[in-house]
Amino acid sequence: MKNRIRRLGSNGGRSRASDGARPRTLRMVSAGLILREAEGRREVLICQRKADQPMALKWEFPGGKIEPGESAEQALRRELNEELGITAEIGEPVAQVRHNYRNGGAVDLQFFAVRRFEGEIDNRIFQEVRWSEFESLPGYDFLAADIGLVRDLAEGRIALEGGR
Ligand SMILES: Nc1nc2c([nH]c(=O)n2[C@H]2C[C@H](O)[C@@H](COP(=O)(O)OP(=O)(O)OP(=O)(O)O)O2)c(=O)[nH]1
Repeated sequence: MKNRIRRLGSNGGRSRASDGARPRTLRMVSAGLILREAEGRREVLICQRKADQPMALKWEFPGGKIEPGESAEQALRRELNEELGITAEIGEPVAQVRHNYRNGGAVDLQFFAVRRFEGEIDNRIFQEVRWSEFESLPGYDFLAADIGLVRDLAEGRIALEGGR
């Protein structure tokens, strides 16, 4: 299946604060859309941040910051192992989003499909992890940068085949 990398709206990485004197640090992040097909329904794994983290209790896709010398795919493999205890095969890029958070932090997010992994999902750092059907995603309180992608997935604007 062909999938173009989509640059999604979000706030395009623009904000008034970026015109000011304080330089923003741009965090390069990769995140996984871990897919499974259950009884003919396509589901994706979503994760809730802990109460003591910044942006507490918001939902997100598992992943994290790309360290120097890592590719986005390598970073995601490492993060999925650290956060969920799985060894994942990173699939195609699905979307890229630039977003400026109000607290001054800017993120550049690359999302990849993940259809195969070894090991059982083990929640190591999140409040909760859950499989969600695409249509149900907008009912979760997602991080602001993810909202455009969540809507596109729910409305079928991004075609993604399920996983194992
Ligand atoms: N993993 C992940 N991060 C996301 C998503 N959407 C989104 O805005 N982010 C942001 C939240 C964080 O600022 C950053 C990911 O950083 P991280 O996972 O390494 O660390 P963190 O949440 O503790 O953030 P930080 O305080 O260390 O900056 O990307 C998403 O769907 N998944």
